[in-house]
Amino acid sequence: MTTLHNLGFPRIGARRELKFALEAYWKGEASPETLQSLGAELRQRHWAQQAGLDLVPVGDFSFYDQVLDTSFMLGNVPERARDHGGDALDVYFRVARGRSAPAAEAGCCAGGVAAGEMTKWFDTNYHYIVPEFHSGTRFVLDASRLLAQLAEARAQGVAAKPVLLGPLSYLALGKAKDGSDRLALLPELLPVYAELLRLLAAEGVDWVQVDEPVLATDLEAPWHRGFEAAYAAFAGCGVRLLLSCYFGPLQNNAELALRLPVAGLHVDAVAGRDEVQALAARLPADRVLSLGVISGRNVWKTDLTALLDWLEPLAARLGERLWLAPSCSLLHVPVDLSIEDGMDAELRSWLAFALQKLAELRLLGRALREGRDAVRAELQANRDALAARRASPRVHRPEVRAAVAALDADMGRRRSPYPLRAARQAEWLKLPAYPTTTIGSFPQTAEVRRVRAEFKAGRLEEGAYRDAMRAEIVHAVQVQEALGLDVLVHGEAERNDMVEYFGEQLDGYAFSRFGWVQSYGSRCVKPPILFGDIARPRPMTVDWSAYAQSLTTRPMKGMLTGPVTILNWSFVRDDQPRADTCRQLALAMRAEVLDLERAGVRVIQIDEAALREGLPLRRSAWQPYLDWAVECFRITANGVRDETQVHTHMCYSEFNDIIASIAAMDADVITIETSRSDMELLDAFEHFQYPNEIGPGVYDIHSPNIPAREHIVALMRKAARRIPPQRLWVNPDCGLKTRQWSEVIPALEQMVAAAKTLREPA
Ligand SMILES: Nc1nc2c(c(=O)[nH]1)N[C@@H](CNc1ccc(C(=O)N[C@@H](CCC(=O)N[C@@H](CCC(=O)N[C@@H](CCC(=O)O)C(=O)O)C(=O)O)C(=O)O)cc1)CN2
Ligand code: MET
Ligand SMILES: [Zn+2]
Repeated sequence: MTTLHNLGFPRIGARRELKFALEAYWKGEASPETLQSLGAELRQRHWAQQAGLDLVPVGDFSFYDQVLDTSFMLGNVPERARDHGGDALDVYFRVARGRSAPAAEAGCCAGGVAAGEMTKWFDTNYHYIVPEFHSGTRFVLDASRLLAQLAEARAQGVAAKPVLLGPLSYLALGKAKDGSDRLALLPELLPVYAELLRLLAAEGVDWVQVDEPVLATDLEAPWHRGFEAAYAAFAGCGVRLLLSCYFGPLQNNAELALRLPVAGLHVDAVAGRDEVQALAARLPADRVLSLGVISGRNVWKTDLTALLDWLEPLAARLGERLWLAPSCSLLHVPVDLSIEDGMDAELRSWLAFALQKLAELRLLGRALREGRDAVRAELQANRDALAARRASPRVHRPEVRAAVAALDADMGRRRSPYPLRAARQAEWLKLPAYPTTTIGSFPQTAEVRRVRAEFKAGRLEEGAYRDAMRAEIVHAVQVQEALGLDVLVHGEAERNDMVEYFGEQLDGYAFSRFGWVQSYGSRCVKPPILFGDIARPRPMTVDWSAYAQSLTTRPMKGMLTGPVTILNWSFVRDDQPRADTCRQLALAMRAEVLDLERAGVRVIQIDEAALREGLPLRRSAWQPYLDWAVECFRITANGVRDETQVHTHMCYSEFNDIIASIAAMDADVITIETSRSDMELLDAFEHFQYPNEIGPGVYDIHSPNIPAREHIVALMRKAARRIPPQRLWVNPDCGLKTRQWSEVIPALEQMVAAAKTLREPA
C-alpha cells in the first residue's frame, strides 16, 4: 500500500495569525506566553488539517525561519547575540532581526546587535537566516524545541515524522565569515546529528525526513565525499532516514543519492519527472522511493488522471516502496482556497492551495489502493476543471500571441549607444556630480495600509482614496526637496506590493484575498496568479507619476517593475514556457513605459529585483534563462527616446558570473545593493569595464541604524577607485517601505551630506 506523507506545512496561518502575533510580541504588546500558545494552537490546527496522511511532518513549524532553528538546535549561535541577557526567545529574535543601537550610539554598531544575514532559499521568494561559521565553530546539540513539538504531536495522536535540514545542506547554505572552508566543519557536525538521531530513536521515532535540497544543485567532488561520510556515519542510529531532495532533478547527483545508505529517497517528481523511471529501475530493493507528485511551488490543480496513468505502473513495480507527497514543503503556497470569497467560481475551480493539494494527495492514495472506480466522480470533476481551463477564452487571446510572434530585435535596441544618450540626458537633467536618489518606496505606514484596506473593503470612495494617496505623494516630494535629493520618486504609497500591484491591473491575472506566502519572518507576499495571455487594458502608473512630476521641477522617476521580476514573483501558468509568458509581460510593460514617456516622465526606473535571484539552480541552465530575461527587459525598456533615462534596480548583487548579461540590458543607470559588502561587489563592474552608470547602495535599509556621513563618503571613495566618478550615483541599497519616516529622514540627510562632501574638490 502506498504511503502518503507531507514534507512541510505553511506556518503563517490561513489568516496570517503568526504574522500578527509576532509583530504584537515585538512591539511589546503581547507576552511571550501569548506568542507561545498561538504557536501551539497553529501547530495543533495544522496537524489536524493533515489528518489522513500516513506520516505528518513535525519540526517544520518556526517562529521565524527553519534554518535559524537548525542553527539553534546545533548550538551555532553567533557570539554577538549571546551575552545580552533575556530569555531564549529574545536571543532567538536578536539573531533573526538584530537589535538596534540606542539612539546615542546610532551610526555605529556598539550596543546594537547586527541581524543575521538573510538570503533567498534556493529559487523561491522565501528568505532564510544564513548560518555563520568560522574555522573554530563547534556544535552542541539542543533538541529541546524539536522534542517538545514531537511530544505535542504525539499527545494529539499524530503519526509524527520529524523533519531536519541535513548536515550538507546546512553547511552549504551557510557562510564562513573568516573565509575558511565550511565543509571542513563536517567532522565536528556529524556527531551532533548522530546524537540527535539516536535521541529520536530512543523516543521511538521510526522515520526521519532529512532535507538535502543541495542535491538539486551543482556539487563539487568534496561535497559528494561529504555526503558519503555523513550518511555512512548515520547508518547505525536506529531511525530510518528519508533523504529528501526538491526544487529540481538530481541529475548528476543521482548516483550519489542512490548509493547512500538511507532507507528512502524523496525526489521532486514535478521538476524532475523525466528521471523518475530511471531512479525507480536502479533503486536498491530495500529502499523506499517517495515521489513528490503534487507541485509545492504553484497553485494549479494537478491533472490527477494523467498522473495516475503514469503512477499505476510505478505502483505495480514498487508496491509498498512507493510513497507519495507534494514535491516540496507547502511553505511556498497559500494555505486554504476555500476561504477565498472574492474569486470567481470558474477561476477557483482551476486552483489548489495547501489544503486542497493534500486532498489531491489523499485522492491519489485512494485511487491506488482501491482502484480508480472508488474515486470516479472526483476524478471526473478534476478532468472537467482542467478541460475548462484549457479551453477557456479567458486564457487565450490571439492578438497577444500575434504581438509576441511579431517581436523583433529592433524593439529591444535604444536608438543610440550609451555615450550619445548620456550626453543628451545630461543636457536637460543638469545633475551635479554624485547625483542622489532613492530606490522608489517610502514608508508604508500603518495609516497608508489602513486607508487602502478601507478602500478595498468598499468603506472608502475611490476619490477619497486617491486624495489620501496624493497627499502621501505631496509629503514624499516635500521631504525629498527639503533633503535636497536630485532625482525624486513618488514613494509608491499606492502600491500594496511591487508585483501584486501590476498583477491587479493586467488582464490575464487574478488575485486572492488571503493567498499569503511567507517571504521572511513576519513579512508576507500575496503573489498574483497569472492564468492567461497578458494584456494591459489601460495605463497603470501614469496618473500617479504625472501627478508627482507636476509637484516639482526636479526630475521625477517613473517607477515600474520589470517583466522578469513580475514573472518570478507571481504564480504563473504551467501550460506554456516561462519565456513566452515573460515576453507577454514585456510587451505590456513596454506600453506603460511609452505612456509614461508621453506623459512627460523622462526618467523611468524598471526594477528587476528578481532577475539575478531567478537564476536556475543549475549553471548549465543559466545562459538560456539570462538570454530571454535580458531580451524581455530590453523589449520593455528600450523603446524610449535618447533623452529619456532608464534606470534599473537589483537587490541581489553577486554579479561576477552574469555581468555580461547585466551590461546587455543597457540601462543608463543601475542601482544595486553593495553597502554590506563594503563595495567589493563592484569588482565585477570594474573588471568588466561596465560602460554605463552605477548607483552602489551606500546603506543597508534592513537595519534601523542611521549611517554616518563619513562612512558613506568612505564607501563612495572606495567605489570611485573602481568606477569613474562621473558615472557614480549615491543611493540606499533598496526601497524604504519597511522603514519608518523617523529613520528614513536622518539617514537620507547623512547621504545627501555625504554627496556634498564628495563634490568638493579634493
Ligand atoms: N513580491 C515581493 N517580493 C519580494 C519583495 C517585495 O517587495 N515584493 N522584497 C524582497 C523582500 N521581501 C518582502 C516581502 C514582503 C514585504 C512586506 O512588507 N510585506 C507586507 C505586506 C505588503 C502588502 O501586500 N500589503 C497590503 C496589505 C496590507 C495588510 O496586511 N492589510 C491588512 C489590513 C490593513 C491594516 O490594518 O494593517 C489586511 O489585509 O488584513 C497593502 O498594503 O495593501 C507585510 O507582510 O506586512 C517586504 C519585503 C524580496 N521579495
Ligand atoms: N522600487 C522598489 C522599492 O523601492 C524596489 C524594491 S526591490 C525589492 O520598494
Ligand atoms: Zn531592492
